[in-house]
Amino acid sequence: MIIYKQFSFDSAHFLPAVPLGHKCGNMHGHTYMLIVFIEGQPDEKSGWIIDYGDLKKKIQPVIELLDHHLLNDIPGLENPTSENLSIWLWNKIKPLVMGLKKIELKETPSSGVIYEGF
Ligand SMILES: Nc1nc2c(c(=O)[nH]1)N=C([C@H](O)[C@H](O)COP(=O)(O)OP(=O)(O)OP(=O)(O)O)CN2
Ligand SMILES: [Zn+2]
Repeated sequence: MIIYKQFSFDSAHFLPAVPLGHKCGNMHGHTYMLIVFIEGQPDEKSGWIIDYGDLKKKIQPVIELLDHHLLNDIPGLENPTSENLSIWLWNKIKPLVMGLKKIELKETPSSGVIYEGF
């Protein structure tokens, strides 16, 4: 069984590796949506895999590192594409929660990435 919890954060970024004139070379902002998927079996007594509230408590500090920041300033996010940001998020979240299955990161309502680690 897989449960999930959704988070959002507002961040600015620019993409330093795009060709000259590409719109994403200019600084701009996104309201990112992150969905964290946890795989496990419900505990017999509690009936849940992990309390959604506990999941939030563990992951929200990672979100705070990104919210209302310029992503390019954050170590490891010098080129903050969705792809690189999803890897960065995975590496931060993985040690915090058991059973991390995948993450989905939406940069805009129409664009995003699904990452299952490696
Ligand atoms: N593979 C990737 N492509 C692009 C990334 C990325 O991280 N990975 N990022 C961008 C820009 O950050 C851009 O802000 C988002 O791109 P885009 O989806 O084109 O944004 P729009 O709002 O213009 O999308 P529409 O739905 O077409 O209006 C660019 N590419
Ligand atoms: Zn962007």
